[in-house]
Amino acid sequence: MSDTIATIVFDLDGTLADTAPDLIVTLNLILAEEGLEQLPLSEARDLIGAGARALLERGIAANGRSVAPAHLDLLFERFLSIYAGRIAVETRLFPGVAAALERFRAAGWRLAVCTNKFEHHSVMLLKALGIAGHFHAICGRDTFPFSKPDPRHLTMTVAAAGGVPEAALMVGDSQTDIATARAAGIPVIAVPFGYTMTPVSELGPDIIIEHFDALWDAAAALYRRSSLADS
Ligand SMILES: O=C(O)COP(=O)(O)O
Ligand SMILES: [Mg+2]
Repeated sequence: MSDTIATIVFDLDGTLADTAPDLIVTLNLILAEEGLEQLPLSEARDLIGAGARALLERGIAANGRSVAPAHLDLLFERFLSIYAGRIAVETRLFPGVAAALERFRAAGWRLAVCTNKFEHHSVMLLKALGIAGHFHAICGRDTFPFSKPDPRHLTMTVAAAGGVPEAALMVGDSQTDIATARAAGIPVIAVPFGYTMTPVSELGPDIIIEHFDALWDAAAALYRRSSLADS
């Protein structure tokens, strides 16, 4: 394993970038059009993590309402087109992300994104944030026939980046990411500043980092641990 190329896979929303402001403005525009109450950002941010359709459903449920599947389809199309037009208006990288990605790249790691956003939105956003070029693979919910928490979304992302699961790590912010990594047998580092209804400290990741400056040491420690277990 020591001569295998190491791969590090990142979740996007709530992990690499604080996307909540643009996602929740979009959600609130739709809720307003439907005559529903808008949700404050602080309350709505933790509804993110299972894709835009789930976000819409959860936003409507927070109003004590449900929506017929056919109407949800329409609202979802509308959500996607509004969001595409404001994908990086207020969205910012979390502190230290760009420097951390550069460090892993320079050290020869393969980098990938595994997100429940659509692939074209993910590429559009990562380009707007100036970091798309770092990744060997950017895999969204529609890249494969499977999406998180199905572990194949993660293992196929690792393969698309040219890596192998035995020499891979995942970095994420939610229960979905941690469950996906566990099911794939891939060690997982969690960030506590993303979007999750349950604090990541209660979800059993291998390591929690408070800032991206701590990612290098956390990844090196986990990678060494799994290499030793393998050898
Ligand atoms: O858009 C979402 O709801 C989830 O996206 P993520 O998988 O990058 O957190
Ligand atoms: Mg996330």
